[in-house]
Amino acid sequence: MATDIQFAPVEAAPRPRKAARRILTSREEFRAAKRVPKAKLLPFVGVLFASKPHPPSFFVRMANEYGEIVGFDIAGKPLYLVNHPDYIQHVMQTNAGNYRKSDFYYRLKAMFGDGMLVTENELWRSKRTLAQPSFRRHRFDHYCNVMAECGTNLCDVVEAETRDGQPINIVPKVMAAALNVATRTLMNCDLAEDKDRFTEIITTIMVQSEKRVWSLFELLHDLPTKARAERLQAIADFDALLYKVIKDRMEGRSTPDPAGPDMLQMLLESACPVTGEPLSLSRLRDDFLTMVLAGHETTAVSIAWCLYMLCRHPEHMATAREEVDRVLGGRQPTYEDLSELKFVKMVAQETMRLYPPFWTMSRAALADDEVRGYRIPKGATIMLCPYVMHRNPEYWPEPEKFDPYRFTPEAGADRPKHAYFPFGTGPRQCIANHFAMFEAQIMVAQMLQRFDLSLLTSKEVESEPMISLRPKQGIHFTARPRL
Ligand code: HEM
Repeated sequence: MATDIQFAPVEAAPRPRKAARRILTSREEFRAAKRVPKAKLLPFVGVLFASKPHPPSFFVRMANEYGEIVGFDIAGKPLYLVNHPDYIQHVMQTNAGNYRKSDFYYRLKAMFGDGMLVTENELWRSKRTLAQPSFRRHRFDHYCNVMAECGTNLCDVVEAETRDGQPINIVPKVMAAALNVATRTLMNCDLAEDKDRFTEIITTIMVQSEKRVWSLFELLHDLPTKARAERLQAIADFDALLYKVIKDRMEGRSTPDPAGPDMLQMLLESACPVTGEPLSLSRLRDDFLTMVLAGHETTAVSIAWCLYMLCRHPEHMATAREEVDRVLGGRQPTYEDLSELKFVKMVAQETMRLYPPFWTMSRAALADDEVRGYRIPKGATIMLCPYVMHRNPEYWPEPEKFDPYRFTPEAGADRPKHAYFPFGTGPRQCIANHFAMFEAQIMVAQMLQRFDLSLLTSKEVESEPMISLRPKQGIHFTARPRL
């Protein structure tokens, strides 16, 4: 039974009302703690220049050089990169009340508005409380069927476009499939007609969000440039599409999901726990924009990286395929099959270790704190970086080696839980961690069921740290239908 599924390294979604309280450090404790060692770089902007062209790799080098914590000066403010599971647990879970999302997230508000990802306190709690029922067990039979239907469409597209031996870049195809899963499960609507425009809009928003997040002078992005005009147009177009979906439902031109109320219906029937008023149109817009953006791109890149890693490792491809054939016997996967697709899940976990879609997260300290004997002053930004932690050789021997067997229960038994956190942890952990893992298992299984895949080139695909960790040049392969 799929209910037996244990996502060993990732904890169950937290109950919002158990959000962490702030644990205060005394003045004496703070003074007695050590200062964080500083990286030897130019002050103010040094880290921005030194981290080019690939910030994730730069931060791995820094962690290897300096150890469990290292400080940078970013525009005159302290930024600490941490590389020990205790910090992850402390900042994101045990003492999460002393940390808010860092200013990097607030920069996303220009695009995301007040979505769940970037809000705090009561507003965040009310959003999480209202959204949580959409990710409970009883919805998953239906969600998995939708995922499998979208996966079948994905395979049909791949088959049609590779018919004459033509290669295909799988990334935009999986993006479209994952977008369809998100809009169908959350809002019971199929954006097939607007798909291409939607994908274009999302790319513009993501590219510009990334530039804004990492920019030294954020306000430069609000100068009247061509990029700003494109961004505003993309947001306006996205809003128009979303408002249409919401209004159609409000005015009875579309129907709720017959398999049970979808998130749109649940939110339309809810009152805000803080004000007691029905949710406003702009609040619904922020919530759905966040869900769709946070939800589809991350999952899509994971699926694309999984297929890439399997193509590069024929021995693991053979094991995964044997499992898929044995468990599914040629039929579409369902929720009940997921607990049997164990190796496919281990492949997805190992892929998210090496290519965590949210390659970094960050928090700002609200008050002075002390962790593992180091001072964390009020206002400091802590960088919690799965890309770095997932390559810490203390927990992941031969870190660059792709080895799904790291995720057998025995292999993971002695590993600290917070050495692996692709979905974050604590009260702000991804609300859809199980949803995303199921989608990856289902679509990867379907692609293996239908095709023999071969990469077009043996050259390694580089990762590109956008908001999610995308494959820079795409992932191109040929797909021969299996007999
Ligand atoms: C492989 C796929 C995914 C990965 C790796 C991922 C990762 C994450 C991470 C790391 C966070 C926490 C960010 C932080 O603490 O700063 C997060 C939050 C969130 N994710 Fe996901 N996510 C994925 C898929 C999804 C999907 C499919 C949805 C929606 C359908 C979704 C919706 C959200 C939302 C709404 C939040 C904010 C939660 C909160 O602040 O309470 N994610 N995700």
